[in-house]
Amino acid sequence: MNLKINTAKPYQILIERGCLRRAGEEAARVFPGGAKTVIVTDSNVGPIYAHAVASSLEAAGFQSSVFPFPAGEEHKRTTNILGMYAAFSDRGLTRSDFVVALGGGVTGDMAGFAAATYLRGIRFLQIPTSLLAQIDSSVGGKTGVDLPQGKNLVGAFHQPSLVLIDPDTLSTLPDAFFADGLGEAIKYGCIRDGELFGRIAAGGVKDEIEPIIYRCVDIKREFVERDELDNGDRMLLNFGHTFGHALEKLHAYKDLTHGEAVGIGMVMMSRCGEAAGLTEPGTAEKIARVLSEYGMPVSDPADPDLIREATQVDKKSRGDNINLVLLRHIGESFLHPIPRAELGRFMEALS
Ligand SMILES: NC(=O)c1ccc[n+]([C@@H]2O[C@H](COP(=O)([O-])OP(=O)(O)OC[C@H]3O[C@@H](n4cnc5c(N)ncnc54)[C@H](O)[C@@H]3O)[C@@H](O)[C@H]2O)c1
Ligand SMILES: O=C(O)C(=O)C[C@@H](O)[C@H](O)[C@H](O)COP(=O)(O)O
Ligand SMILES: [Zn+2]
Repeated sequence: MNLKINTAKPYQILIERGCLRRAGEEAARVFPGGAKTVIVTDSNVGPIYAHAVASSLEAAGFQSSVFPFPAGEEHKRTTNILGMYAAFSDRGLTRSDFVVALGGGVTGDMAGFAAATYLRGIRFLQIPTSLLAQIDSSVGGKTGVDLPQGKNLVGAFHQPSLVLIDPDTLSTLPDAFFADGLGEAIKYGCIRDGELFGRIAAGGVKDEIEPIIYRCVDIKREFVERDELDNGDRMLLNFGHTFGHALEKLHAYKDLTHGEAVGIGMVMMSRCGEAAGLTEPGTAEKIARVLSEYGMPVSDPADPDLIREATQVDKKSRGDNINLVLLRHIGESFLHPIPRAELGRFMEALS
């Protein structure tokens, strides 16, 4: 399956079993001229897949080398970006060369950010290997790192030149991270497609994951094409993230993964929406039920006041207002701007 995304610089997204092993051939179409590349990957994914990707790139005439970093959200930080810059420089990357992001969303966000800023911007290829990265983070060009002050606070919009989604890589993904990725897939159902939500709620998605990957990517394509720089409709992709990102920060980016945090955030936001009479009653419960079916948490003991304080840095804020993402019902979402000063009252349903 092939999708084209019409951003300012359009690119292809290929969803095909085995395409990771053809990375060289695919890259040759997009980066003609035998460029050099550095494959950025983490300490879990590198040992499984870097050799196959490097061999394929070499066979297609690219000079490649691997830059590994320690796996985990707690390593999505500026120090690792400095390591990437050093590797790019040591290996002589120029503006006609490119970076490969091989791994989950942490790898894609960091390698993408390093590519966006090295030499003021070089091209990059996304090869996402986690479910979350295949359905969400590898597409759309949001790149960046976390700060102690908040999630993804430093970053850049930098679209990849090509995305190669190989569902075969999910065979080595730990089950907990498969469920974690489903957290974002459930989000797509919530904001845009009630049928997709129902399909995931019905269970057994592991054996029919390709159409789910395709549908999520296609929904993301639609929002990103309409609002590449996240000033309007694209903010709907952030459903569950206002409280989710706050929780990740409060957990110091450990113990609670992104998909889990977003899941809890969707339940919390829907509970607030229901209390305000804006969201159909029973919506939060429906979301919680699906998350529980896949073994995902649906609440967090953090103090609501601390959660509210941690939302100060939410990127959907504009001046004194914050844009909340709410559901009317499963399958339909809308932006609800409120003064920041009223967020505490809006969150009363959580106390
Ligand atoms: N840029 C975006 O639009 C966007 C969208 C959603 C999420 N994100 C970001 O993505 C990150 C979460 O992504 P993630 O859940 O992929 O985290 P991750 O990159 O940490 O990957 C999860 C775990 O799975 C391992 N892994 C990945 N693929 C594997 C495979 N095929 N086999 C074995 N192990 C594998 C990784 O090593 C890691 O331990 C967060 O930082 C989040 O902020 C970004
Ligand atoms: O692509 C988007 O836009 C999203 O909001 C997708 C989210 O799933 C993703 O977690 C994104 O990185 C969050 O962006 P942020 O701007 O809130 O940091
Ligand atoms: Zn997300």
